[in-house]
Amino acid sequence: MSNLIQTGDNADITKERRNATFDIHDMSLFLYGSEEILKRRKEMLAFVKSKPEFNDPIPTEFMNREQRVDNGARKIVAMTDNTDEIDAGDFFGEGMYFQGLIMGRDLHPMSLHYVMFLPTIQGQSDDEQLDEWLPLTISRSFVGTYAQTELGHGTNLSKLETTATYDPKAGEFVLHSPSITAAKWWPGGLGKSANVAIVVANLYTQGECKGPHPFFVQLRDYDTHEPLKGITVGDIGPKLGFNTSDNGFLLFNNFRIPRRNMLMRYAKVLPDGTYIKPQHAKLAFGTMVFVRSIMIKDQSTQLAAAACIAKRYSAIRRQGEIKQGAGEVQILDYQTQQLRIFPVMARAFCFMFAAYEIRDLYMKVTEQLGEGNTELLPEIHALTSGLKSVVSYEVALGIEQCRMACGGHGYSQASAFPEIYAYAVAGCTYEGENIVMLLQVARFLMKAAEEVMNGKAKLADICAYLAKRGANKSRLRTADEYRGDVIIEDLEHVARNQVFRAYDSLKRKEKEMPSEEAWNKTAIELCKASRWHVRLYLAKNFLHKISTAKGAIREPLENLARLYAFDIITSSHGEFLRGGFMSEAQLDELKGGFYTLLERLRRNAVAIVDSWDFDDKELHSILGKRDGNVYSSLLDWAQQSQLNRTQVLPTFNKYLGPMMKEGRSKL
Ligand SMILES: CCCCCCCC/C=C\CCCCCCCCC/C=C/C(=O)SCCNC(=O)CCNC(=O)[C@H](O)C(C)(C)COP(=O)(O)OP(=O)(O)OC[C@H]1O[C@@H](n2cnc3c(N)ncnc32)[C@H](O)[C@@H]1OP(=O)(O)O
Ligand SMILES: Cc1cc2nc3c(=O)[nH]c(=O)nc-3n(C[C@H](O)[C@H](O)[C@H](O)COP(=O)(O)OP(=O)(O)OC[C@H]3O[C@@H](n4cnc5c(N)ncnc54)[C@H](O)[C@@H]3O)c2cc1C
Repeated sequence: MSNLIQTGDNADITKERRNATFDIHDMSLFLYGSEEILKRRKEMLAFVKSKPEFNDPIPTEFMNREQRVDNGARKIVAMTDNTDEIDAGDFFGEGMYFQGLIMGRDLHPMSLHYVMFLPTIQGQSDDEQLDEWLPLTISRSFVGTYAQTELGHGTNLSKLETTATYDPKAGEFVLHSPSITAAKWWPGGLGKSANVAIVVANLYTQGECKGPHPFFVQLRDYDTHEPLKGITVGDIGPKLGFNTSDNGFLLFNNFRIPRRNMLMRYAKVLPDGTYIKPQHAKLAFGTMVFVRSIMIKDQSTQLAAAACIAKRYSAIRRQGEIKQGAGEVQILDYQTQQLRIFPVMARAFCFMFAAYEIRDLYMKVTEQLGEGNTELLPEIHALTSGLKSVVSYEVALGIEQCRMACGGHGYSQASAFPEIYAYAVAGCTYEGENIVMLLQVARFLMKAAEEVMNGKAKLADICAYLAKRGANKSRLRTADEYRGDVIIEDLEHVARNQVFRAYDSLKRKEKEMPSEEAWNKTAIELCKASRWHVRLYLAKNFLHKISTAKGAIREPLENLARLYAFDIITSSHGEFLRGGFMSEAQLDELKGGFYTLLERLRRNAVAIVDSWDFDDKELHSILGKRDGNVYSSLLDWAQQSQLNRTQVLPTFNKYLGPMMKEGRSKL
């Protein structure tokens, strides 16, 4: 704990750190997994701080878009000049941390090169293609992106309009955008930075459409960077966030590429046009599964950052009195403030622990795919789709809650909340719109429910609860005893009920109308089932993980995990009251337990967020500064505003001055 306390720190934040009941190093160790990882974080941070080229000339929030794009391009080249400093193969760990330290929370001109282009080359090319393209990708001989979404279609991939028609005479594919709505729209870095792309287009060969497939396409001349003939490309304009990235549009006019530019690890087109289908129809969607899986860690980090800022600020902010005349209190002492922030922190821990599980599952699936085994593909697709949806949504709400909890200063860009929110909320949309992805989970759940109904019940582990009988009354007696398995049983009960309610409703409707229509008319219940399924997974994983903690960190971790569960139950209590599963008295007991957990977590509030090991450089927030000296820093920060460069702005002479003069002259 003491390592975070320094002379000159705000007295209130120092008191918080002195009062903590555990050593933050132990908590960081539990959170990140090993001493080696913590050591590497320190080394990477020291390296980044030692390099002036990673600094921003002025805070990025004071830059206009051109300056940001320029600054982003400069820094990403500097960053990738130094990848020897990290284990670049450890994308999930070192890669993400290193990038966050240097690039901050805006995407940059090469984001898609690393996040999707490289993984697609690695995952979808055959050996010969890999030998050709991988070294060029890693050596940054070109800048790539992933161009799938179109103006008219993003979600429904089968209706993508871009065509790749095989011409066996020339041994080439002809890429074409038959309409305006066929324009690729959104791909990061496509507008101005990328000169190559993985283009996802509907493949036509021997007169038949074979569905969306990935192609390697050169877009610009390697020397002049001018678009090639047959290519129209540009930037799509400013967005809510991601403004360092030139997300772009792209149209093809009968643009030809060699046959071997189709990525052929799974599906293939032979020289005569014969199509060889992949072992599993959705193998070509593998990169999306990869990104959905790494998003969970990224999103939980953003949520933890928001909670860290809100808690540190709430520790130094004094406003109002609890006891009259006793002096203004730290706003962190208000129960309502704790309600706003503590559950957010609990969620960040929960999501991070899930992120580790997903990383491990993803690695297992990749290994299996290497051996030609696609057995786990439906499971990982459902799990990553569900987690991506629930986590990104909860993260966006949580960040906004933290912002509001910081009053007026939360609205300033000095807080970093606008930046964190704009960055994180995009995750609700990209890599599959959240509702659509919840419906994918529902497909998986409905199949599982069907198996249970048919008595086959050879279910994936994550669905095993669907086949359990379960009690029809909660075992909850006192809030203090409400832990581990008892909580899980109750969440299982609600999730199972919702899955079967949706299933029954679907089956009833299927008797009255075509199944697609029945599906649409049950979609709200289906999404609800998916959410409960994911919440259950998250809670189970969280409770299991904290049960392995030892020593002084165990108690605050248990408090966090139970707060997470109590929060879910109390905020959707109707589901638990249904059919008398819980009584009103039980719910009141839980509510009381929830308030007690807030009180218990109060003492360690700051230490818990300190354990996330955010450096000020990474947090990039005046409100969240480690030393708690917020007010003087806010004044310093504001002085960097462009508007403060001169005492009198041109607006005075042009508009306001003459107006006031005229006003005075009329008196
Ligand atoms: C050295 C340097 C280091 C650098 C380090 C960098 C560090 C990086 C740091 C941080 C990274 C954090 C992340 C931030 C990145 C931000 C980047 C954002 C970029 C965004 C990119 C994009 O958005 S790309 C475009 C994404 N688009 C989508 O996701 C489209 C969504 N649509 C779909 O996925 C599908 O079309 C949909 C699933 C909706 C439906 O598919 P469809 O073909 O129509 O199939 P359907 O009939 O519904 O189902 C048939 C059957 O198939 C199953 N299925 C569907 N998809 C999959 C799949 N992927 N895998 C397995 N199975 C699948 C489906 O469930 C059905 O199954 P059954 O029910 O029939 O059994
Ligand atoms: C910041 C950002 C970066 C991006 N980067 C890239 C990139 O690099 N490359 C790339 O190719 N794409 C990229 N995208 C595009 C992104 O993948 C799509 O926007 C996303 O997949 C959603 O698709 P859509 O825009 O077509 O939404 P739509 O599908 O049109 O969604 C609109 C609404 O319709 C609903 N809806 C649609 N279909 C159904 C259904 N079947 N059932 C029920 N409801 C439905 C949705 O739930 C939503 O409410 C990016 C997007 C953003 C915001």
